[in-house]
Amino acid sequence: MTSVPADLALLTTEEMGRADRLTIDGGIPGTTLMENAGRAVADAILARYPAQATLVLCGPGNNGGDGWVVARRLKQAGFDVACSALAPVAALRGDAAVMAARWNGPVLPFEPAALDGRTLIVDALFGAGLARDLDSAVLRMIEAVGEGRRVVAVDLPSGVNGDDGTIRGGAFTADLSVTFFRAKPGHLLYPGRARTGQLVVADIGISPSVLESIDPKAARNGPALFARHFPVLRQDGHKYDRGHTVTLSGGALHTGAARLAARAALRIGSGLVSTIGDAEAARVIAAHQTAVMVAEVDGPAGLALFLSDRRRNAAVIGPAAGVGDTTFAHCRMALAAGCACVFDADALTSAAGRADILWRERTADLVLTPHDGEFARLFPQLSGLPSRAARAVAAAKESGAVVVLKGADCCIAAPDGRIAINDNAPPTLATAGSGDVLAGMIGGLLAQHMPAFEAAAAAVWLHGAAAEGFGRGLIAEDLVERLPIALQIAENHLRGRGQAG
Ligand SMILES: NC(=O)C1=CN([C@@H]2O[C@H](COP(=O)(O)OP(=O)(O)OC[C@H]3O[C@@H](n4cnc5c(N)ncnc54)[C@H](OP(=O)(O)O)[C@@H]3O)[C@@H](O)[C@H]2O)[C@@H](O)CC1
Ligand SMILES: Nc1ncnc2c1ncn2[C@@H]1O[C@H](COP(=O)(O)OP(=O)(O)O)[C@@H](O)[C@H]1O
Ligand SMILES: [K+]
Repeated sequence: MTSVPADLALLTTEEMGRADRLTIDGGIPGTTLMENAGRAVADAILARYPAQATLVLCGPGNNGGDGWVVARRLKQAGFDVACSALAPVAALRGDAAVMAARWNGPVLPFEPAALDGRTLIVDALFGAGLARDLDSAVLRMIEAVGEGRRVVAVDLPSGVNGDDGTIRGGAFTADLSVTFFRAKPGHLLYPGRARTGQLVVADIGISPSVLESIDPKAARNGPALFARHFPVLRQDGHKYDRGHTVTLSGGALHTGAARLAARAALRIGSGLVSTIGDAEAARVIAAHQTAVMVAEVDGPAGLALFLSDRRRNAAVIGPAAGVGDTTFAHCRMALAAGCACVFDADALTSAAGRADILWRERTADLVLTPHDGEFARLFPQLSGLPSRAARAVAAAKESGAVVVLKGADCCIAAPDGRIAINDNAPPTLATAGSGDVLAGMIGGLLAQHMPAFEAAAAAVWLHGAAAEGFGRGLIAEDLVERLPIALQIAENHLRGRGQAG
């Protein structure tokens, strides 16, 4: 068993190198892998684009080696192909030299003039071996390619760091990237994701069994990641089996966020849900809620009493709660009560500068759901790390909590180093209240006894699935009402894998 499902694993460049070596040690020659890789790229091109004048840019390493294969195969398929080599062909070594020697077409100097009349550019300059910022010759070439030509990247757009999606000095913007065996974190993390275009992951003959010894920690988020822990509906079940989520409201003028979270918790299957607030807030909430229960709860002591009923097993604290000592005290009370907690929004800001108290007092599952601003306040010393994934992993290790670092490339990290990168969320999710809905969804899954990492990953994926296909005009309320559709989509995925409950 690997830490993350083999199908969803993402490999760092170092892990991909190990996969490569294990395969070669297992008896498959490197030239076979390279031929398979080049063929996969050529096939992806042939399936998408008509024959046209093509330039293959070949780098000094094995990424360039793949490029020579792509050139040969496109030429065989009737494309007009030239190559342009960054390093002298005579200086190539190993498998790349073998493949360069099998190319019998033109090799043009590595200058922008090589682009003249060519509409399709195959970027085989650097892939996993990118070791430093691009130099001026490559940057000039990227600029000359401009926006009028299609770029197909071999493995990764050159300049994108496969481990974290950062850009080393500059990078191609690809229409299509074809990578091998498994994708890399840099394909899914911004800004690399914006440079990757459509991503194809090709089988080149590396056996998934190599993953056993590599044991990757990163995965693309998807139903297979949370399938095993997804709540199963028992025929003879009753609502208390499905947990009781509590969402804490702000004052009378700020009840909407907790109400959204509550309805999302109910929709995602929490058996009971209560929204609680002070006397004035409770009256406002009562005017809006039907299936969600309402209770008047005054201050941290009231919260402690309310949560002392152990059936109330998950709490969502923070949405529109107000920043300050009271919210911080509410967080401490919820931790002391021993229920699973989601701390979002104002709970996170209220903890800035004193969060270590919460980490020490954590008794049960805890999920933190910061956006970038909240993250910078809560973990100022980590906010300079280069990628969302690195920041999320470091914060999870520091806090002992599961961290959902929200944004277009939302990352879910566990204290043991597992990280899921989400890629199903449309930009329509950037709308007021959508984070409140997500917090409620996580709370609702925790109430149903899902472990924190899987609950957070499932909620993030379902949140994206609920938004997908709706198009413009999506508001947070719509997300909640579309949760049944998202749950159905997840169930169809799981049923396809024989894992539906
Ligand atoms: N793993 C697999 O299973 C398979 C992998 N395959 C393919 O191999 C690729 C990895 O190959 P790779 O390791 O040779 O690295 P690659 O990306 O060609 O770059 C290294 C070269 O670039 C140079 N260099 C680096 N940065 C530079 C810069 N900024 N500016 C200038 N130069 C720079 C570096 O020079 P050095 O640092 O040594 O001076 C070295 O010469 C992988 O992406 C995939 O396409 C497939 O064939 C099939 C199976
Ligand atoms: N460009 C985007 N693409 C996909 N998802 C996004 C994008 N921007 C934001 N999101 C998601 O939308 C939600 C916004 O949450 P948050 O920032 O807390 O908003 P609010 O506080 O208004 O509820 C998060 O789940 C985040 O991951
Ligand atoms: K490349």
